[in-house]
Amino acid sequence: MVNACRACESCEEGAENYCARVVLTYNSRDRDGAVTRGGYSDMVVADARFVVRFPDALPLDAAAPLLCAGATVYAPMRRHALGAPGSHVGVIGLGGLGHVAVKFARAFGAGKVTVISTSPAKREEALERLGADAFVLSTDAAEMKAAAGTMHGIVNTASAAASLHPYLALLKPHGKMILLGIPDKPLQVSAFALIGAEHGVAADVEVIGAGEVNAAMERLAKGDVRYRFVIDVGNTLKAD
Ligand SMILES: NC(=O)C1=CN([C@@H]2O[C@H](COP(=O)(O)OP(=O)(O)OC[C@H]3O[C@@H](n4cnc5c(N)ncnc54)[C@H](OP(=O)(O)O)[C@@H]3O)[C@@H](O)[C@H]2O)C=CC1
Ligand SMILES: O=C/C=C/c1ccc(O)c(O)c1
Repeated sequence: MVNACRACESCEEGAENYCARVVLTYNSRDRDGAVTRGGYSDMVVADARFVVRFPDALPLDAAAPLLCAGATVYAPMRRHALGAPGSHVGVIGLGGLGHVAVKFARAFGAGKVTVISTSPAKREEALERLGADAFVLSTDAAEMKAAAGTMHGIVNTASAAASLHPYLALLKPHGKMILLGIPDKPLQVSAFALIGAEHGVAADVEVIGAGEVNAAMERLAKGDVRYRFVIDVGNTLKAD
């Protein structure tokens, strides 16, 4: 972004990207009415607040994608502590966003970084070049099963609307999945896939036999149950 109003609530809390008058670097209308052309311009006018100096050690070409792909993965990883020291973080999709997510997770001190990919050919790239600790081929049921329930967090950069359920199964209880991909089709997720039983929370129930159902229904109508009737069908059948 190159400008914002600098007066609204979002601007005051340093979230100028949410400013209603934000001027984006690319394809936005600037204050003078001109259309911004981002990296296609040979010169850009920007408010000093939105200009950062790159350290000399960082090559400009390799740093350029950090301003989109880099910021996109860095901000939520930091906000939700993905890749915190010692933690196990998964990265779905080894592309523009995913490969930087692996690098950030490494830099944050994650205990284990696992790339989850649809492409078998990326195994060596992930492990040898990017320094991931593990590679899971998402189409391989055995590999997915072995990794189930092991990850504190997952950065999901998949660009297509693949089902989330096999990936959700990789999370530990209370694990977090950050969705960054923008697939062209809607994502669907079953609420059941999000339910865990970690704390052993169970309901208070009154167990009844099948023969007591009618009486239970009458009590239900009066709100007279603490808090659920459970019909013990198995034992009722045995007794019969
Ligand atoms: N939220 C934001 O602000 C931003 C979002 N994006 C979005 O993030 C997504 C990723 O961007 P980018 O990394 O540049 O794209 P890339 O094409 O470089 O990488 C996307 C990766 O997604 C994986 N993938 C593709 N199809 C599927 C599938 N059917 N199931 C599972 N994984 C799949 C592939 O990885 P593999 O081969 O390893 O499976 C692929 O390399 C895009 O949707 C993009 O529009 C991008 C920038 C900013
Ligand atoms: O708000 C900014 C979004 C940027 C963005 C979205 C999708 C995509 O593929 C990008 O490369 C950038």
